[in-house]
Amino acid sequence: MPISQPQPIPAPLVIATRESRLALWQAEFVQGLLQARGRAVQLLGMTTRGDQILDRTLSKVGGKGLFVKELEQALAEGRAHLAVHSLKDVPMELPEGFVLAAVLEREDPRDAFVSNDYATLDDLPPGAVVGTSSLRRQVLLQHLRPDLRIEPLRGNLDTRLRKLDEGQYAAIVLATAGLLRLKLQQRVRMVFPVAQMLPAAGQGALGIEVRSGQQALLALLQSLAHRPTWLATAAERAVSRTLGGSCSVPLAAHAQWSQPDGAQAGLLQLDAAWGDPSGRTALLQTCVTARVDDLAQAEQLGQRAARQLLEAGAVVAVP
Ligand SMILES: NCc1[nH]cc(CCC(=O)O)c1CC(=O)O
Repeated sequence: MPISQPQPIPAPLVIATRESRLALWQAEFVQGLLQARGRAVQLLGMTTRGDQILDRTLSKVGGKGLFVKELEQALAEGRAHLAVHSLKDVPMELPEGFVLAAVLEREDPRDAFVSNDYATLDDLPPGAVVGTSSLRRQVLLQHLRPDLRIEPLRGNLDTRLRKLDEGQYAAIVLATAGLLRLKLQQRVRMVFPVAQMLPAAGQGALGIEVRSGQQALLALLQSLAHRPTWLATAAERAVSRTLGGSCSVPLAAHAQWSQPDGAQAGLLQLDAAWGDPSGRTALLQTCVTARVDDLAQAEQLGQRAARQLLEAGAVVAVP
């Protein structure tokens, strides 16, 4: 019997990606990183259920998994070898047989205020209509400005901006990261401080998913990872995981290092907020800090924040 050989890295490597402009940008970004390491890389574009269903709020049609299932199917069938996702859209628990191979350096994690007529949230007239389909953004916006009317807004970035330009909304709120990546930064009127609009877990970061058990491929992809981002987002995602987070619960989690790029010597500060989906109780917020040197410590920090929210009255969501 021959001893088992390590699986070679496929050539070309195929990246499964959604076909929105942002998803393609992200896949091409990873393609470029891998090509710079001497790999041949192709893209496999696909449409997901999340891209097709545009008339309903995500929380009502099955949540985050919607954007990744078809890509996982391509991985399972060997039609692609890796999938590039916005980490924010990746479910807290991956299905059996899949792993997060790497998390890349984060773009600006904050939310952006986008409007043609108003420079800041404070400038909006009483009762103005603001577009967002994120329950997190809805709850945080109402917390800042109880008078505003929040209306659903779905679709990819270009669609959302078009709906703003058509005059359906006085303003919309989007992730700054997506706008920067598509060179739409001139659309940003104001970036919300995290203390005002706490970002979603993983916002602004990219995650690379693969089938488990491929050591050589995993090692290659881990060489692209950004450790400070990976640890910070692991803490954020642990908050969501512990609270059964999904699109149907307004949940925010954002971790930052006390020193820039200080993964070695650094303290990680994790802010988290939980909103009652029924809107009956006020927004709950917590902040915890710890030295974090590895993924296990990052997850412990996230669990600690989640426990504090639970003690304050948060309820674990049942899927
Ligand atoms: N939910 C859709 C989604 N997933 C990732 C981003 C933006 C980029 C990112 O957060 O990395 C967006 C758009 C938005 O929230 O405005």
